[in-house]
Amino acid sequence: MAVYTEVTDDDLESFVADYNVGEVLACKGIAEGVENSNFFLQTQQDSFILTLYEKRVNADDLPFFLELMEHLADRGIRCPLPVNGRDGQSLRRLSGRPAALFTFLEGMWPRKIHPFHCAELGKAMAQFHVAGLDYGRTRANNLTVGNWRPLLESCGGRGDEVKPGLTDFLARELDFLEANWPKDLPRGVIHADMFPDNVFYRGESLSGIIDFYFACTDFLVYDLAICLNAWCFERDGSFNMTKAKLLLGHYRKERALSKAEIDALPVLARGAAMRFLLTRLYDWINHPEGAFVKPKDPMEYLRYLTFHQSVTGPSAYGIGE
Ligand SMILES: Nc1ncnc2c1ncn2[C@@H]1O[C@H](COP(=O)(O)OP(=O)(O)OP(=O)(O)O)[C@@H](O)[C@H]1O
Ligand SMILES: N[C@@H](CCO)C(=O)O
Repeated sequence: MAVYTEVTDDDLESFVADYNVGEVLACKGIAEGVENSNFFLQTQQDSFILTLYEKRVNADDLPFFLELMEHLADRGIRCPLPVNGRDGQSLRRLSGRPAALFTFLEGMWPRKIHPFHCAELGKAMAQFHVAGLDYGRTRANNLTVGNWRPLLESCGGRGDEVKPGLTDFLARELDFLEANWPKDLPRGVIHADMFPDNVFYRGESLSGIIDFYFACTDFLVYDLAICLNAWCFERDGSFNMTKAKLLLGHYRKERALSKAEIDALPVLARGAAMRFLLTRLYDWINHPEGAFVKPKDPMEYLRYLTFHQSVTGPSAYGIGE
């Protein structure tokens, strides 16, 4: 469960006293998520999410993430808003960690993906990209092509414990990705982790996007490549072209894709599969014995990567004919 840091009643009380939110009525740890500690907080005034930032989030990046949420919300994107304390600040410390309070977003993330989810996602992602174009801050993507080889090396060849030959296979794939990664595509703020568990729906309508802690400045179309991986494969490993078509088609209604962006999709999809395979592999290998959080399966992304390697052009994703 994703509560790495315990919060004592006294600490919580003095933290909440810095806000105009009334008295705490309930505070419960949230089991979902793997990166940060999250609590559902009910006060006299409203429901909130309390987040304590853990290992992978660099505290220097927090202003980028928090101001991004404010920027997007100002432009009509439904996402949590950081709540300011009485001092006008949203970022403070709790139980030795950087911490912030957020508005509660209603909705549920989809456990089973239907085509309408992908259509809504495409539209919302394009709106997100357009809304982010005039965001004043930038943040380099620290999980892109140049970071993958060091990440693989930090696994010290232990990928072969997960699957014999995996380390060599990934090293060869990195040769391809490093040689073929695009250099000049439209850039902007991307979410970079828009997985189903970060997108909420009410009925068939998307009700909001959460978890901006991998957001960064990169190729906009790379965000779509991440979603081709995270939303368009079925449990049996087959690629669902209908879902991909809806995702990309509804995106294009809000933001046009250039030919160069469309042509780059196959290599970007391979890269996106590599990115999640490697972070999952690292977490799998470094998973502490008896930890509450169950590591995610790196092999799922090996199957996706193998599919993308077999792709000869963007038409495999239902686009570019
Ligand atoms: N603003 C919000 N409104 C409602 N629920 C929220 C909100 N923020 C987080 N949650 C809940 O907390 C859970 C974990 O949040 P989040 O995905 O941000 O955590 P994380 O540890 O950063 O996870 P991840 O593993 O996806 O990176 C979500 O699945 C959701 O149930
Ligand atoms: N969405 C990521 C985990 C959180 O970054 C994954 O499924 O590997």
